[in-house]
Amino acid sequence: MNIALLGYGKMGKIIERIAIERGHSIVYIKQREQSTGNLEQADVAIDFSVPSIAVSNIKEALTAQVPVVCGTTGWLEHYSEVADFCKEKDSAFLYGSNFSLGVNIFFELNDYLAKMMKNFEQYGVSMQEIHHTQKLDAPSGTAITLAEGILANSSYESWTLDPQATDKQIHIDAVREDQVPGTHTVRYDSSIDQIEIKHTAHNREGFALGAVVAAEWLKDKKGIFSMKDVLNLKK
Ligand SMILES: NC(=O)C1=CN([C@@H]2O[C@H](COP(=O)(O)OP(=O)(O)OC[C@H]3O[C@@H](n4cnc5c(N)ncnc54)[C@H](OP(=O)(O)O)[C@@H]3O)[C@@H](O)[C@H]2O)C=CC1
Ligand SMILES: O=C(O)C1=N[C@H](C(=O)O)C[C@H](O)C1
Repeated sequence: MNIALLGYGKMGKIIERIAIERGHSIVYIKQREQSTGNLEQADVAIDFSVPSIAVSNIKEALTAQVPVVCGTTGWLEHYSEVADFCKEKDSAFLYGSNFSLGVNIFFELNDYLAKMMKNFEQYGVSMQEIHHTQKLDAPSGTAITLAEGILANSSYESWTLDPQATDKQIHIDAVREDQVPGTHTVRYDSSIDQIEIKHTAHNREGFALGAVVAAEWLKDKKGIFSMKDVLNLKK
């Protein structure tokens, strides 16, 4: 399979290595200042760039009839615009706030726990995400997906970064620490005890492998998809 890399930073470079190990070829690399190769030759594009450029990267690839796997976070206010654009181009698009298998299992666990906790209002929920200091967006895309999972399965109404969250808001504490690849905790606290679920990424390998697996899955498909489709987790 021929792959275009849109963004060639920490993630782009690991994805390149894993893609080549799995027998694929990198035919196009787009960086901030330059691009090499030919986008039109790609069977699929993988975008791990920056929030401000992701939407135009995605549209450029879809216009060239190249399906896009996007791992870039922090641009979700434009998600429906991108989905509509993809449908208009009759192409394929898959966004994942987190491509690691472990986090996608954690998403399911989070949904299940939220459903269970809905009946026990003595517990209040809060979240914490910890990432490296170069991260541009807060809260993390993964934290937003976790919060959306709780919102869909509880009587909470929104999430907030504000520590003065109301009873109807899920507080997300976004912590930045040097070198941390990504740690997410969901906590249910009462005056009696605490229940916590936590995912810790030891490195970026799982994110990159998941993105390549998603690209292998998306090639030749049309439509809007998520990692739930790739991992067959849809109920
Ligand atoms: N979904 C998931 O599983 C994961 C998502 N992410 C997300 O992926 C994104 C990238 O992460 P990461 O690789 O760690 O970040 P990096 O900062 O290491 O890499 C981003 C790259 O994008 C480049 N870039 C900047 N402008 C453009 C442009 N106009 N066109 C193409 N590339 C451009 C940057 O170039 P320059 O160096 O010149 O600035 C840089 O090389 C982030 O949004 C992050 O949150 C990260 C890990 C996992
Ligand atoms: O920026 C990162 O590094 C990461 N970003 C993603 C996110 O925002 O959730 C996924 C992972 O946690 C690493």
